[in-house]
Amino acid sequence: MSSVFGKPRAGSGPQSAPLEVNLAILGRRGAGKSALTVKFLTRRFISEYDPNLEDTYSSEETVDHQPVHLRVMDTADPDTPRNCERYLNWAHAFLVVYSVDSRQSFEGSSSYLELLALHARETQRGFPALLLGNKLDMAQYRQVTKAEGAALAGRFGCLFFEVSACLDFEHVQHVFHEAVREARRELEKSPLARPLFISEERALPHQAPLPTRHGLASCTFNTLSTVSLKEMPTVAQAKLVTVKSSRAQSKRKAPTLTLLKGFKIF
Ligand SMILES: Nc1nc2c(ncn2[C@@H]2O[C@H](COP(=O)(O)OP(=O)(O)OP(=O)(O)O)[C@@H](O)[C@H]2O)c(=O)[nH]1
Repeated sequence: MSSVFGKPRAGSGPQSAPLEVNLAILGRRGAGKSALTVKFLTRRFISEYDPNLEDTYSSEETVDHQPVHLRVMDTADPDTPRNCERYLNWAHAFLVVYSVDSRQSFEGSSSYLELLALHARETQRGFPALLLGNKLDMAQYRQVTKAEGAALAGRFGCLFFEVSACLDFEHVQHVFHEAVREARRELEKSPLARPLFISEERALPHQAPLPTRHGLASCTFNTLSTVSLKEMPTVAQAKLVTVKSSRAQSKRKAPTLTLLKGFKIF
């Protein structure tokens, strides 16, 4: 289907050079962003994460026979989007996650989609997004129907999936690969677009404040021409990623959870 905030275009054939794709995972606390990210990267479901940890991971993928160097930013906004430029000006595509058993997280996902739509208007660029209703395994406690999820996705013209971080890996992988396809379509339209890393946040006269409803007032946008930009930091290789879990610590003695996987982190 379409990219969300830009018009779609048919993908090209396989290429030998890896495609670089940055993907940001957005959503309210507890929606399952970390669980989905870790499931995709390790095929494992790990139940407890530090809600304040924000990490960017890197994985070599093959999507439609094309090698893809995929970076995934598992964001950790506090209660509402904050300092959004760190992902808005970095990502080629977004996964917006809510939990099907939480109406509050669904409303939060709507806020993120509005944020992306506003940013797309500000920058005149397409920002593919996919809406994910997570925790499908908890469907008996649903607060959000599938139809509501589909309707919200339809309002923003984005793809919609219901998933579960603790069920089958293939479905989660399919969703991440769909995000790569959406990003690839957008990159083909603007081949010169490069990922940028925003080094600082500063007040600028033309900044457009977000609507105050949905609690987005703290987020402001800078256009690419007016902020301090740096190249992405060098990616470091890592064989072991340790996820400290304060919630886990409170529940059990093990102080850390360890993800064994040969992927890279910044
Ligand atoms: N049953 C079920 N639980 C899930 C699923 N995904 C995540 N969880 C649980 O939901 C809780 C929150 O998951 P996280 O992955 O930490 O959510 P998050 O969106 O990263 O939240 P923050 O880290 O607070 O930003 C954890 O206890 C997870 O184990 C799922 O698909 N099914």
